Amino acid sequence: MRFLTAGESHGPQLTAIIEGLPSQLPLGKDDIDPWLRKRQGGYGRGRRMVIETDEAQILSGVRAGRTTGAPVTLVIANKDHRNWTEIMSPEPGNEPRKKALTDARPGHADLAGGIKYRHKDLRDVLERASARETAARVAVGSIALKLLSELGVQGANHVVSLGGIEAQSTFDWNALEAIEDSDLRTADADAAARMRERIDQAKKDGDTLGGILEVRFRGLPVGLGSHVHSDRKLDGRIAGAVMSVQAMKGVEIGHAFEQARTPGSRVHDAVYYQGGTYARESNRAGGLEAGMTNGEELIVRVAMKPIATLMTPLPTVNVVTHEASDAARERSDTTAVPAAGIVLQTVVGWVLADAMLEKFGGDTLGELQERLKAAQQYARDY
Ligand SMILES: Cc1cc2nc3c(=O)[nH]c(=O)nc-3n(C[C@H](O)[C@H](O)[C@H](O)COP(=O)(O)O)c2cc1C
Ligand SMILES: C=C(O[C@@H]1CC(C(=O)O)=C[C@@H](OP(=O)(O)O)[C@H]1O)C(=O)O
Repeated sequence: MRFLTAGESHGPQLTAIIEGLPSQLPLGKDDIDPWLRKRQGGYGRGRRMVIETDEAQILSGVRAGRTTGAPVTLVIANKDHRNWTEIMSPEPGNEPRKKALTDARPGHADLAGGIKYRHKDLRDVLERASARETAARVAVGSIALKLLSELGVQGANHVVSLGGIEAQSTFDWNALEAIEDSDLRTADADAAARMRERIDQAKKDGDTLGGILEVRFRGLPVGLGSHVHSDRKLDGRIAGAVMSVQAMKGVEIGHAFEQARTPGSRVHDAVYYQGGTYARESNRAGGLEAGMTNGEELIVRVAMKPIATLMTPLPTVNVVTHEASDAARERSDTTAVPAAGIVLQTVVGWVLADAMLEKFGGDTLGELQERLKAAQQYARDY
């Protein structure tokens, strides 16, 4: 499967085209829109999220509630565009532009992108760098999650820490409802209260916060990905997808950074033969060995940096005058860590759905399901 997204943060819409989905997958707006809504949420988001009510329009590849096998086109409107029509117009004659941004924000795409693409109005960079684009990726990934659910795979995400405040680190699938209900995506209500205070304080100070997120998937078969070549290794593909999300700066499978300080005898998961099949008492590998799923739960942990746009700005340089200035203050989130969990779950879901199709093939959902079932039986009997 492959996909492309297009669209600027304040342009008329975001567009995504997905190619390679099997036919006969039950699919409708109801499978996509709840993910878009969840991505908009979370404590610490800015005013833009009050303006938008993201929903997907399905413009191709689906008829009567099922995929046909043809490319699927998705469109998400930017409601805020109505306030930006002149500034975002593709027509010439709009210079000097209103809302030109020339005080490059440290930590954002502004300076490197301005030099690379030779723009002095850094808006020409930030419009596409903006995490508004993640709405399109979430819409795409939500279809991957739908496919995975038809294959018996379930995903989850939660906030492990935010602004240095740790939530209870042991994840429990039974706590999913509490996580979904929480505006901080944690079942730890006490930590959530302290996180809220920390966010309120950061907002008052004109500061921003990052955090650590965890994504999990259970029900995966053995053998997605491969050990045989670098670009087929699933750990690398997951890390690539996750690191391509705006503001993600670190990734680990399981608790890799902690394990790097621990002897192997206390890290690797001993194998047993129990009840006619293979079993492990621990899953410290986080579900991946040698670039392949090993049948255990997949655990991916990701570090998100604090938001780059500060209301108490850092020193920078004006790219037109070259004079010292304060970094531009754009309307912005104080933190987007809870929202990012949704983005991360959907982008990892995409990689997993793609790997499923690669291993089991099939033009239709039914063929995919049959082949998966046969492989699972083989793994049990092996
Ligand atoms: C859901 C989400 C919301 C974000 N909101 C903002 C924001 O309001 N302001 C901002 O400066 N950065 C925000 N970011 C991060 C920037 O888009 C990102 O830092 C920037 O594009 C530079 O890319 P890099 O951090 O990956 O290097 C957000 C990221 C995510 C995932
Ligand atoms: C629009 C979204 O996030 C935006 C991501 C973002 C950035 O710099 O990444 C900056 C802000 O944009 P604006 O200035 O329009 O408020 C966020 O609101 C979104 O998540 O849908």
